[in-house]
Amino acid sequence: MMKNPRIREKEQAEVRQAYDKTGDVSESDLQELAYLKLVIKETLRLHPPLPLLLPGESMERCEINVYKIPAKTKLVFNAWAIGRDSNYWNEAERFNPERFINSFFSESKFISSSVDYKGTNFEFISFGAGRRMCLGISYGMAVLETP
Ligand code: HEM
Repeated sequence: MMKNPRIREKEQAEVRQAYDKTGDVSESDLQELAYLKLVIKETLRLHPPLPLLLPGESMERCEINVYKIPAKTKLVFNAWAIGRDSNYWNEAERFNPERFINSFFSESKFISSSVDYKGTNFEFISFGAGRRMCLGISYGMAVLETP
């Protein structure tokens, strides 16, 4: 955010607009912070707190593209590199929260993009994917969203 004054100021304005009315920070006003959700998503894409997730082990022999992976192989998933893969992300290295704006909604409405971190978009796996993905995703997001 320090490197992106435009984004910082936009976010500050949103937070002030939501909370200046009462002066209190309350959970119920969180839904008004639509831009904050985009900023958090973009931060998780470029800077996943667990960049290599947790190591896994293949249960049985499998093939992924040209790779033949024997059973019981230790596997490391590079979520950091996947989140910056230019095959899946336009201007992958640029911090650009607006990339997640769903084109069906205007920016002032509640925003939700079809690309999310919930484990079904494999280009965005900051919380992992599959049956061992993060259990604390809802709690973690609530903590991040609370200013
Ligand atoms: C922004 C916050 C968080 C991030 C980015 C995050 C990320 C992750 C990642 C990447 C994994 C490994 C998933 C995989 O290897 O596929 C994981 C696992 C896990 N996380 Fe989180 N986590 C966060 C917050 C939390 C919180 C707040 C809790 C608990 C309250 C939590 C509990 C767990 C547990 C129990 C697992 C292991 C799940 C399993 O192995 O079955 N996480 N998390």
